[in-house]
Amino acid sequence: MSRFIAFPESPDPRRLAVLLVNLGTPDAPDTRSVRRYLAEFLWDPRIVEQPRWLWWLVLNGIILRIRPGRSARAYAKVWTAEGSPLEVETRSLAGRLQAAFGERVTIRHAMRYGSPSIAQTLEEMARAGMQRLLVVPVFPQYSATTTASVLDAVGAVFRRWRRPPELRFVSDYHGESAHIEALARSVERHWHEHGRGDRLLLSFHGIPERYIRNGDPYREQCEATTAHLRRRLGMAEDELLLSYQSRLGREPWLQPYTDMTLAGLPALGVRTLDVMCPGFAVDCLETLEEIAMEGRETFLEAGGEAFRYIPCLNDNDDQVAAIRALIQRQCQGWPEFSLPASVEGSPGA
Ligand SMILES: C=CC1=C(C)c2cc3[nH]c(cc4nc(cc5[nH]c(cc1n2)c(C)c5CCC(=O)O)C(CCC(=O)O)=C4C)c(C)c3C=C
Ligand SMILES: [Fe+2]
Ligand SMILES: [Fe+2]
Repeated sequence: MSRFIAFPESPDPRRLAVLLVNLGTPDAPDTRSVRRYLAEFLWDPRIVEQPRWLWWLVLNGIILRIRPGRSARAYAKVWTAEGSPLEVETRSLAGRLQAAFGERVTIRHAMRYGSPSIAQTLEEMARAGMQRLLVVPVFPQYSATTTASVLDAVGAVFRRWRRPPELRFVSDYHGESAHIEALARSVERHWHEHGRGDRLLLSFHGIPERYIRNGDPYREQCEATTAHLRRRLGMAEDELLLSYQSRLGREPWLQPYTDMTLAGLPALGVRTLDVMCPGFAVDCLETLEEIAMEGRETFLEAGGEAFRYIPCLNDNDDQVAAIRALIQRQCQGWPEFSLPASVEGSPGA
């Protein structure tokens, strides 16, 4: 027995592989499954930077006793016949990209926490003959809490392999022109259908403010995405607003907070509000429940008249085109990509 895993030659090797990675989601919207998911997620030192002993006590003594039941009830509100929206949409996005690239590339998806796991998916790809791998965390803005955590997980898998693939890794795509274009077109379609609200609010997932002070570029990148979109849509400074959602715990997180912003806007004369969550590639608990349900209630109870949620890009054509362009650019120079690229459209197009 060797301590390192080696995979047998595949008869029909699929050499070039792309792995889309999203955050992960429970297997079912019940307390047990949510507790298992949260235990893995919240024990990641990239997510919660506290002394381990202290966090172990808080996590096991308080959080994992209270939160799983509460979160399970929230998950139940958005769960679909096919499963968790995050998993359903991520899988569909990977499937559409596979169709766009055809045989020369294998496109799979995995979750940082829960299933399908990064370890199991990479092993399946290795058995299919993978020699080169591009990892695409589907977090448009880099954060150590998400992107670097995916890198940790991929590294942990390859530590056990005798011959890991040649590896490339996407850090972020917060300012990619095709990505901004996809977001802008989604807003324009929404305006075309529903008319234009008094304001457009962009709500990004928050992180503790302390992480930014310690060097995380996440806030800069959220602000940059916002500025790109504002320019592309020709909006004034005060027409397009930015806020941060999903705060957990007592320490200050990035501000302004989405819930307080929603509660305060009606008093400033904002009657109709369009809301989009560009930090999430696909819809999930945080967008469908926290924003489209809870956020709507907050805004309407504060005196707002219409709250219009704009869905995430999910598996729409513009998102497929944007991620496809990203993959094409990242794979430049790899043999499978020096073949006639014109068949698939020019690289970066
Ligand atoms: C405790 C700290 C958390 C940090 C830091 C954090 C960063 C972060 N998260 C996302 C994206 C998602 N988060 C989602 C759910 C979620 N996030 C936290 C906590 C932190 N996130 C918790 C506890 C949960 C679970 C739900 C709950 O109990 O409230 C999701 C949705 C998952 C789903 O199943 O639908 C996403 C996506 C980003 C992008 C980010 C940092 C930039
Ligand atoms: Fe989160
Ligand atoms: Fe939340």
